[in-house]
Amino acid sequence: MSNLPTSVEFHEEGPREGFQMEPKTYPRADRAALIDALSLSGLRQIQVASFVSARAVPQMADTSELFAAIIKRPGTRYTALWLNDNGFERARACEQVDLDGKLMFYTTEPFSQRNNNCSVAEMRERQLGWLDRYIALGIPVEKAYVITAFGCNLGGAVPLSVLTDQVRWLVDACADRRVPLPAVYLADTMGWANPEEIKRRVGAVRAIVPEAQIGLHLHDTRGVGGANVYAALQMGVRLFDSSVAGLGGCPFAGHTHGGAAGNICTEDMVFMCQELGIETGIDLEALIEASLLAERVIGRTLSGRVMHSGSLKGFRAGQRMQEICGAVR
Ligand SMILES: CC(=O)SCCNC(=O)CCNC(=O)[C@H](O)C(C)(C)COP(=O)(O)OP(=O)(O)OC[C@H]1O[C@@H](n2cnc3c(N)ncnc32)[C@H](O)[C@@H]1OP(=O)(O)O
Repeated sequence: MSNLPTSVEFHEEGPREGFQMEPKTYPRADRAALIDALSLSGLRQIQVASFVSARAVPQMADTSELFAAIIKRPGTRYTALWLNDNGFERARACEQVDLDGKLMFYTTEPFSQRNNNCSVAEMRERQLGWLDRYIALGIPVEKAYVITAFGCNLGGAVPLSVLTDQVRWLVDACADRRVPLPAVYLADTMGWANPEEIKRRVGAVRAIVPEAQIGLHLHDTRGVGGANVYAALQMGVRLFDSSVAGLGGCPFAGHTHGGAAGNICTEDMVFMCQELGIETGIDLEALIEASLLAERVIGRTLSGRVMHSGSLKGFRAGQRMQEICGAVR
C-alpha cells in the first residue's frame, strides 16, 4: 500500500456552488430540505450559500433567510462564502452562520476583475484587513484559498511561481501577526489540473508550509476530478471541497450552464475513499439519498455516478430522511 491517509474530510459546497451556477432560482424550502438531507449524512461542514451581490448572483439573494430555514445538526458546521467586506459583515450579522476565517488570493487579472472587481494585488492587500479583523474578532484564521491555482479559462496557464508567491506572502503575513498558518487550499476553480500537476503543486506548497494542512477544491469539468483526488490522496492530502451529485461551477468562469460537470462529486469521492479503506465519517447511503433529492430539486439528471449505479439498491431511507425528501414535490 502507498501513503494514503487513514481519514479525510469532505466539505460540502453543493448548496452554494451548485445553486450559484444554475440559471434559475429554486424555492428556498427545497434548498433548505437538501441541506437538511445532507446534514443527515454526517458531513462535518456544509457551505450553505454566499453573501454576494444579488444583482451579480440572484440565486444568492436570500442567504440570511436560507440560513434561518435550515435545521442545524450538532457536529456539522454551516459556513458561508464572502468576497468583500460587505459580504463578511452580512455573514457576521447572520447568527446561524458558523464563521470560518477565510482568505482569498487570485492568480490571474481577468478572473480577479470579473469575479471580485479588483486586481490580484488589491485583493491580496485586502487580505491584511481581513486577517486583522478575524484576529480582532477572535475568529480563527482557518483557510486560505488560492483561486485558479492550476490554470484559468480567462487568463490561461498559471505558472507555479504565481501560486508559490501567494503562499510565501501568506506565510509572511501570518508570521508578522504571530498567528498559525491556516490550511492552504489550492482551488482548481475551472478544472485545469491533472494528477501529475496535483503532485507537483501540492509538493511545492508543502515545501513552503510543511506545518500547514493542504486542502484541494477541485472541479471535474473535464472528467479528471477523480484521478486528481487519487493523486492528492497519494500525496497525503486530507481536506477536500466537493459537491453533492457533482453540482457546481462559477458563473463568471466561462463554464456552460447545466451541461458540464461541476465540482468533484461528494458521494463518488466518498465511495472511492471507502473502497480504498479511508475513513470519511460519512454515511454513504444517506448521502446518496441526498444526491437523489438534489436531482429532484434541480429537475434534471446530474453528473454524479454512484447514485445512478444501482449498486446500493435495497437501501431504505430512515424516517427523518423520508420526511425531508417527502416534503419536496
Ligand atoms: C470562484 C467562485 O465560485 S466565487 C463565487 C462566485 N462569484 C460571485 O459570487 C461574485 C459575485 N459578485 C459580487 O458579489 C460583487 O459584484 C463583487 C463582490 C464582486 C464586487 O463587489 P464591489 O466591488 O464591492 O461592488 P460595488 O461596490 O461596485 O457594488 C456593486 C453592487 O453590488 C452590491 N454588492 C457588492 N457586494 C455585495 C455583497 N457582498 N452583498 C450584497 N450586495 C453587494 C453593492 O451594494 C452594489 O449594489 P448597487 O449597484 O445596487 O448599489
